[in-house]
Amino acid sequence: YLDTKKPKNYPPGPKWLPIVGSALEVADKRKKCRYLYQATAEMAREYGPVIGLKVGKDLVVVVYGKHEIREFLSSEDLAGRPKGLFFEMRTWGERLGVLLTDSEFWQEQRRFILRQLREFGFGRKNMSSMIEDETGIMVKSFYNMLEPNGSMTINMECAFNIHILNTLWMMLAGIRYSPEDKNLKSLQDILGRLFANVDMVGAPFSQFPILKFIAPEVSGYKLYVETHQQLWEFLNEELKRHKATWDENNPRGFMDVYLKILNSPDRKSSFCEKQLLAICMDMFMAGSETTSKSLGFCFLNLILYPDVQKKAQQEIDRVVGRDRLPGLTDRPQMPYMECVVLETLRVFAGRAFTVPHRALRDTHLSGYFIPKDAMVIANLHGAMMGPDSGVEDPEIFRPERHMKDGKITLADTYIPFGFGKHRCLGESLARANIFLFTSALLQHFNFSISPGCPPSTECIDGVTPGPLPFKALITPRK
Ligand code: HEM
Repeated sequence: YLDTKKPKNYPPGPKWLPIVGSALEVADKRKKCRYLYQATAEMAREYGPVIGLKVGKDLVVVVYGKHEIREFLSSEDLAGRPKGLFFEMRTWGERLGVLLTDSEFWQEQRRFILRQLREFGFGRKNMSSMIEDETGIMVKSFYNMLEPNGSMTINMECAFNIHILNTLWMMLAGIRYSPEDKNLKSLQDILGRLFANVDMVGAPFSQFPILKFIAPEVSGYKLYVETHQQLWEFLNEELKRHKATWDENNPRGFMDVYLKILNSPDRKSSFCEKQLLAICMDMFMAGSETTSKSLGFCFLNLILYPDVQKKAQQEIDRVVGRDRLPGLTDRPQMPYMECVVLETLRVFAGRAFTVPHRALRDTHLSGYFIPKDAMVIANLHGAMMGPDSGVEDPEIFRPERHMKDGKITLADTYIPFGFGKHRCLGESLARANIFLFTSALLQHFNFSISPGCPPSTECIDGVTPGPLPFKALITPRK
């Protein structure tokens, strides 16, 4: 805590003060720039593309430059996950005996999850028809909400939450809830409180663990632990029900496929019930807010850019028509809608950070020394929206930028899902959800600015950026 001497050749950054390290300067810049991603972008202008910080007792390196991000995510030495208090959730899992960090265990589990996801069909129904069903239910619920005058004004930034939760829960447990279901409400409530309580640089108790003991309420620690316990218990109850009704020949979702492994005599030692629960927790944490906030950004931009909306609707009408809902098999014929999805992911992830990594051993990044156990994180703004990203007018929502000579072409700086050993596991689910939810709603409705309520283009700073609450006027298409 008191050490203010930087290791030799540590990446440049603000001065370290005793106890707080560089936390005050980060907080100050964040206040001035309003967003953490902007604060670290400003530091990159001042100190260079790799910034060396110390927050409380932790060494934290933020990577901003596009080449440096690529080098970082390709590095085997930097492929660990934070152990200590920074990533409290995993620590909490570890206390329960779950090893979800950087160990071989995670790579073994990861391969298994990927295989199941890739096959896209471990539920009773395969994944695409499951999302297509949810899309139909969502469109119906929009029609049901219309006012007697035939239109409605609703808060768009949260319109997708329950449908996203349902697709995740269908995939994990094979369960779909009605919007009124008390279990769904409780799940939503737990996740909402969990996200409100965590921050990208960790909750204050992460850097100053003493706060956990002297100020458990104020530091947020108590709420943090309670919400994790509630989510764990929620999942554990479901696991018990799954075990009681398990049928080897009729897997309902990921839990059942995993139970099959647990029941087989030659299972590997990393497979256990706690591990299964920890994976389900990770999937909820990583998959719910990211997708629903991306959809929030998508619809914010569709009402701010009516031409984009019109072009997408023309493509939907031409390829799908009005008699059936869009499906995933329509995707290859709908390049414009695909570009809307790609652009949505750019404006979302371009304001986000990767999940934190940890240096597994003393190593180097872009010539700088990174000590073992330092936490390393990339600000994806640098690659996807920053001055050396090569992206023209990065603040403008322009799906056409991903199209070259009639073909979808992605820049090598386009990395909304990261890459390397920890590349996002939910990419195909997230892309399918955004594509289907958006195209089904555009097929049926027009979205515009609600008179007197122009939406703000400012966003919420946090673990995952999101649009500020905004209203959309929704009218059925003639
Ligand atoms: C718009 C949606 C999403 C975006 C932009 C996104 C982005 C990312 C990024 C940038 C990472 C970190 C890569 C790294 O640290 O190197 C990540 C990791 C991860 N994501 Fe996603 N994600 C999304 C949706 C999802 C969904 C729907 C799921 C689950 C079904 C999911 C599951 C995960 C998991 C489990 C990891 C950790 C992988 C590992 O550590 O090996 N994500 N995601």
